[in-house]
Amino acid sequence: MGLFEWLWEKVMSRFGSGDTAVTGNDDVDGEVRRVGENFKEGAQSATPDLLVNNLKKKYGILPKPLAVKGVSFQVKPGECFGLLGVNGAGKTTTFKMLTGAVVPTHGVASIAGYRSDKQRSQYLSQIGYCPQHDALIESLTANEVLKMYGSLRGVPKIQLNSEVERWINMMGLREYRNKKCGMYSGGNKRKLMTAMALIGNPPLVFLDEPTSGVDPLSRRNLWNSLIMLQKMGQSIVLTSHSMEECEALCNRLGIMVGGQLMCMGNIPYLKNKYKQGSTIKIKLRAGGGEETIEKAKEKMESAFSTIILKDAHETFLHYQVTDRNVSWGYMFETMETLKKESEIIEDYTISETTLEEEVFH
Ligand SMILES: Nc1ncnc2c1ncn2[C@@H]1O[C@H](COP(=O)(O)OP(=O)(O)OP(=O)(O)O)[C@@H](O)[C@H]1O
Repeated sequence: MGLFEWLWEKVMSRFGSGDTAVTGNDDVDGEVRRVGENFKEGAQSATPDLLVNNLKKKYGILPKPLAVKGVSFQVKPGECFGLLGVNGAGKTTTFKMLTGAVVPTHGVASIAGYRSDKQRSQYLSQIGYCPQHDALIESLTANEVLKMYGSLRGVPKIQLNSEVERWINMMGLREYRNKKCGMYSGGNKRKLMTAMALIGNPPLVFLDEPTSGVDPLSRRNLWNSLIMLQKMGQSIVLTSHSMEECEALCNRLGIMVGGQLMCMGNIPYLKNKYKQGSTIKIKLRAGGGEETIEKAKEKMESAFSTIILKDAHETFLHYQVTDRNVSWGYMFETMETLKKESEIIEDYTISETTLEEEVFH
């Protein structure tokens, strides 16, 4: 089960189908109210807050459901906001509306008080954007592309070479800097796209799956750079399929379902809200075969009423205790008794189920 499927299941079990109105959802309602209060027409501010006010999008003229059904949220300076959702939830459409690639059917956004509709060029000048699909001029080298983007972003001529150098090094593109980017691997294209979004330090950066296909070392380097930029006050809006990436970077997550934002919060908050209890991993004595596994399963099922078998093979069982009220004391006591009495359990561990485990295992 992937991250989005997991979140989808949790959110749907709480809020019903994607067509359900957001009414009654405290997580989102509070934020929507704040955006409404903060959204003052024409009020410029020194801080590059992103305010997104009731954005909707309907594609084409045929009677089809809205792709985005009224999304509102706020991103503060130095904040990294993660937008999550299953395929088709409306994330890319939301990104496209916020970056001026498609015109919203309804609603408006503002950055530092510049409105996306009435002050379009000032609004867009605050933004860096790494779209989901690479959009490169394939006959140019990384050096040339970054010089072009740096110039467009207003990096002074005297600093341009050092700024390009900085991003080439940060993204690990040294070796390829003078090669045409059409020849790059998928991962290197993503790195260059991300550098294009970040060069010149725009106050707000939209990154649509920036590290898909990027090798682990470069991904770490990029995360470190993004954390550094956040500390300097740059804001980031991100979509990702990696829970690890969200945990490393995002201060808050918003979960989109069927074109609507269903809940928002930081990872500990969401985890606490949707968490499923504890994890018990058991190492069985070797050589017992299928019989030992079945015996262990029987004992676990009679000891715990709310338990789900997540994985089982040869000498290993992985359980999730879904009832959050089962105490650590009870679990340890029970497992110790089973270990002593059954003589088939060699060892075990009990831990709080991590978000990563819930999502990916
Ligand atoms: N250009 C378009 N014309 C018509 N419908 C579209 C268009 N782009 C997206 N849609 C529809 O809008 C809905 C939202 O799509 P969107 O691409 O925004 O979702 P997403 O959450 O970004 O998904 P993914 O993770 O697959 O990119 C989907 O039902 C999709 O089919």
